[in-house]
Amino acid sequence: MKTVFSYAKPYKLLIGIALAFMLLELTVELMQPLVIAKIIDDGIIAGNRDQIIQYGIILIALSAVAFGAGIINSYYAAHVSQSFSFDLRKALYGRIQSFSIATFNKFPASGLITRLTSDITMVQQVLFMGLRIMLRAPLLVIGSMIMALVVNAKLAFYLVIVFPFLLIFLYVMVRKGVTYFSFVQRRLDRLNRMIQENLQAVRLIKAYLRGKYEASRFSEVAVSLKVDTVKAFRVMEIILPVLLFGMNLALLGVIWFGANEIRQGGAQIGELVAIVNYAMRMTGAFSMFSFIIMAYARSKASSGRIEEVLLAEDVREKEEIGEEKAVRRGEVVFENVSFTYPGTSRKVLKNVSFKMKPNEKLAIMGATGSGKSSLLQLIPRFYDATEGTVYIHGRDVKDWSLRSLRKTIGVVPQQSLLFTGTISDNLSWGKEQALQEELAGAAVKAQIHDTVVRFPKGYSTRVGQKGVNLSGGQKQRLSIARALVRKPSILILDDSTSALDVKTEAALWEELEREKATMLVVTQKIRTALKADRILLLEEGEISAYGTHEQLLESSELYKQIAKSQQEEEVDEYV
Ligand SMILES: Nc1ncnc2c1ncn2[C@@H]1O[C@H](COP(=O)(O)OP(=O)(O)OP(=O)(O)O)[C@@H](O)[C@H]1O
Repeated sequence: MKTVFSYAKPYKLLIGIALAFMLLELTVELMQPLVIAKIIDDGIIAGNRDQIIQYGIILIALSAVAFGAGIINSYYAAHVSQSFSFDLRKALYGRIQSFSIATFNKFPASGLITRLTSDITMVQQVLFMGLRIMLRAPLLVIGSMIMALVVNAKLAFYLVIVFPFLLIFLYVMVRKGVTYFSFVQRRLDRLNRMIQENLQAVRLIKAYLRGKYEASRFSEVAVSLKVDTVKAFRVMEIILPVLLFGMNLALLGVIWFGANEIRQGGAQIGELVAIVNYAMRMTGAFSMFSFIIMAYARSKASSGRIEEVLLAEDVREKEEIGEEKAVRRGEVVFENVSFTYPGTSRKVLKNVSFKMKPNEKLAIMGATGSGKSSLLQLIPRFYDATEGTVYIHGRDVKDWSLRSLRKTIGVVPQQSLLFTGTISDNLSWGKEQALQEELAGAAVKAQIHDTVVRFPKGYSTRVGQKGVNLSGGQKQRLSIARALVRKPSILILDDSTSALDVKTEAALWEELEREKATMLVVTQKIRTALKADRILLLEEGEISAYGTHEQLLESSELYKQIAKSQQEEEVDEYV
């Protein structure tokens, strides 16, 4: 909880003010029974009307002060807790954004969403309660007990003996609560994950008529959330009756013993009334305990989950290197690179070595699962090579700061991802200050400009969530244009032209060939590979052939087979 609540540090002064007013409210509240006792003993029983009026005015004044202090305390508690949760959410979001892909993959997206929403709300509530009642309730219990002892130690004895039992009981309940509520948050994660997955796959679910099946899976998860939540609340529900029972027993002892004392002259009626009043206040404070424990237990579970993300170990990024040093030379060199995904034991790349000069175009081919995407991921350092070295712009990739490195690289992933917003917003996403001409220029090269201008709203056409209102080929070409807007010196295309027709693809390659960028292009098509300077053929993570089309036809039986099979499908002659 320490790391999470360190985000409240900037609000130390405001927290101080809130606590000061809470203490004022508490002090005033503790004085009230004393004044009531005075009204009874010195006013009513002594028959002194002036004393009744005088203490009555003091009582009203004290109530007014308690009221004012309570409002000011609430104001600051709300202000601090909202600002704290805003800062924490921002920090957590920033941390997630800064994660390497390896670290990002450790947390399911749904778990991160739960942390950013409900977990932060939980700790925000506990901070608010902390400033409002969390300290006030125990202080009220302790203060009431001290005051009761001051008023009449004999009468207060029964309150004192019940106290340690209640404390032990509370301690046990807190521990149980923390465990149960961490289960609840985990169940919530699972539910969120399921909702997210289902909503994304809604077309597939309809096409496969799996609606009922998915609904029953959903209700299974929802039921387990309900069961665990009920369990956690059951623990919490026991707290209040047990506390009230203990306090009522103590109160009974005070009244029984107090009546005897008054008869024997050992206590005054006002004193008994004051102690009963303190006991009632203690009971009231104890009744707040069940809420406090519940909030504490939930927030402990939640803050643990938030800290898991905040303190997660990640790829150590180099200190920022000056932009002037980030020379965009464009060489890409792999030297004996092997790679194993974190948490697995199988090498998906084995001893891969090749060199690319600036502006060279490399086609990467290979069967599905042969390691093509994995190889590309090492260039912008989504992952680090397990063995060997990747050199970019003539320097070990680990010696670049991630920012300097990624600024020079354009990535077009296998699955085109667009964001909700206009086409212009999407194109300028990687370069915010890009001019409209730059966007249109990139769109022309990516063969999407003509399509965009035919839309009634042109570049202002809104793209739906994940680009639902665009075809697969349109999305691919927009993704390529988005990468081109950044004018990268290294361009990575991971099978990003698969949805294009032959004519459009040929026109696109003509443009890309002229582009001043080193290009690594994953493709399954010989037609595309022919446009590259060299071809790299991967087989189960190893380079099985490397060279020009002609060299590969000579040296690689596998390449020859691929070329032959594609030639049979098409009219071109590759072999
Ligand atoms: N995040 C991951 N964690 C563990 N293993 C992975 C991960 N991603 C891919 N792999 C494994 O690495 C191997 C290579 O996958 P990769 O995606 O690089 O292949 P590919 O050649 O690009 O395939 P495709 O043509 O189907 O995209 C596969 O066996 C795959 O199961």
